[in-house]
Amino acid sequence: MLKSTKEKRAGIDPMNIFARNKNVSAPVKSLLSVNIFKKLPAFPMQIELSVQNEVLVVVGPSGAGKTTLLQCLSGLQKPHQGEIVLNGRVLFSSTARVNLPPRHRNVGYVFQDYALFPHMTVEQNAAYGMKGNRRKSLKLQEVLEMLQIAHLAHRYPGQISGGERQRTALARALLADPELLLLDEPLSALDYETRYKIRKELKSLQRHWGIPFILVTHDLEEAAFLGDRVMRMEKGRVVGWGIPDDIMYRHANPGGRCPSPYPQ
Ligand SMILES: Nc1ncnc2c1ncn2[C@@H]1O[C@H](COP(=O)(O)OP(=O)(O)OP(=O)(O)O)[C@@H](O)[C@H]1O
Repeated sequence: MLKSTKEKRAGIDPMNIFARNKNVSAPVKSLLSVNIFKKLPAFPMQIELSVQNEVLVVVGPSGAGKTTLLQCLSGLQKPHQGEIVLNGRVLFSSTARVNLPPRHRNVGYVFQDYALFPHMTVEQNAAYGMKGNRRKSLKLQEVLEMLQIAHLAHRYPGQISGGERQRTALARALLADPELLLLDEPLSALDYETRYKIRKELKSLQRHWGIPFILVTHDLEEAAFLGDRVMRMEKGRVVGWGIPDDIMYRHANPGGRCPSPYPQ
């Protein structure tokens, strides 16, 4: 059924330049809702946010709390107060005294250094954490092929490139059938060409998998490319949505001269 213009407008965050520029339909039910408070040594972190079936990119200066946010969502750190709900399941609630351990959250986490087991092959690393089911080997094969690492199945992490290690880490995260995937600067260790290639793959992967991705990056062009929405954090708070117009200009005009350089 067609949505009215009013309904369509209701689905657009006016601060979100990406949504503003797209034909966005009315909002679907929020998959992840977060409202947490955590005291950090330098400042208190307070985040309220909801994420749908989309790529949410988190940007912000070093020490802003981006990794802490991901770790609170994955269960590696505990907020002092608040609530985290994923697809109706309470992962954390200070009032209900719920704090599910990481293995019960069904949240995938791809770390900056990929954290692969060096003594396991690509295939063993990817299958680690897969839930036992009859289609296990079929699915493993399918994902390795989708990420173009099937031919490396029997190699060890020390025998493959950075981009291939990155894909192995992604395969491992996806094969655990997560309901939410967290990616902490997943492309930062890669060369420009591989980064460019994998960021395209990441975007289509999210569409194919149909779960929310939350990705932290320092690269604003990467944020512009990957993000359905871009959230900016500073000192533990959300200070804005979207990214500066000149970055958007560069994104839309690769190689073009930017009228006003972004002061960073
Ligand atoms: N293990 C720790 N012990 C004490 N303070 C910490 C610890 N880890 C992080 N912090 C502090 O918490 C705050 C948020 O750190 P966090 O790593 O989440 O920032 P970030 O935005 O991910 O930074 P970066 O972009 O540099 O990775 C910072 O002030 C940091 O100094």
